[in-house]
Amino acid sequence: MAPLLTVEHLTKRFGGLTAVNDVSFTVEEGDFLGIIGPNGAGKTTLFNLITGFLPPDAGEVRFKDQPITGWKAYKISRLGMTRTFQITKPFGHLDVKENVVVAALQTSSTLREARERAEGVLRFVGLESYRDRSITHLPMGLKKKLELAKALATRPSLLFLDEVMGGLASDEVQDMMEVLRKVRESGVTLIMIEHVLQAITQLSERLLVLHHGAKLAHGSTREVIRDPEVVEAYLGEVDPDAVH
Ligand SMILES: Nc1ncnc2c1ncn2[C@@H]1O[C@H](COP(=O)(O)OP(=O)(O)OP(=O)(O)O)[C@@H](O)[C@H]1O
Repeated sequence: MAPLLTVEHLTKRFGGLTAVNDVSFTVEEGDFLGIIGPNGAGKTTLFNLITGFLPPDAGEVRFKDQPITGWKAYKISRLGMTRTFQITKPFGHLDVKENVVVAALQTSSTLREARERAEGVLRFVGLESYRDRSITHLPMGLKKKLELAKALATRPSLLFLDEVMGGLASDEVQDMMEVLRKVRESGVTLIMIEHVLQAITQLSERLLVLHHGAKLAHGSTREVIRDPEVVEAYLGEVDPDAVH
């Protein structure tokens, strides 16, 4: 069977800077892939290229055995690939539940279906008691959960997470990790950019390391975090026992 996602020779230049340089990898259904690398390594740009938020200069993306290179994000989302954003972008004038309903509407045929789905997702991520709250003063941990809830409301089969742990306190990181384990158990394939190494090494079985836009390493988490080039470029000291 073909992989769920195939990325081949993906490249993006911004003027003289090659932000993503000839990156290829595949993801099988059920995988949990972590993407790590120093600031500016090209991780978010790679997400943008795959999920339709930026067109690549070269390379191809196939999802569910269909070429989707250059497709718009909304069309890709309807096919079952969704992403979260590093900087959360909720609608400030809508409450928590309404934000999730709007996201669910992208892939629902009726408002009723979108509302029901939103209720289910809010329960799933543990936001049901905040459903009627204004999002303006939500703490960061809940904003990140809302971002996740919005993505889940589109019913993705492949979900891209861009630093969902960023800015969270350690108890919030634990909480988010539990939710992500549940997402995974529900059958969603996950690709996650994260600087919180303890979280990403515990959750992901495989890691892709980007450095200066290019693939520095790709393999099992255990192997990659021991790779001397990866340690040199990014990791420094990581406790090898604290991994998946
Ligand atoms: N729209 C843009 N125009 C010009 N340069 C850009 C643009 N987007 C990203 N870049 C540059 O491309 C490079 C890769 O950026 P990107 O945000 O993908 O890195 P990253 O690995 O996600 O970084 P971080 O870990 O800090 O989020 C950086 O040098 C960045 O300044």
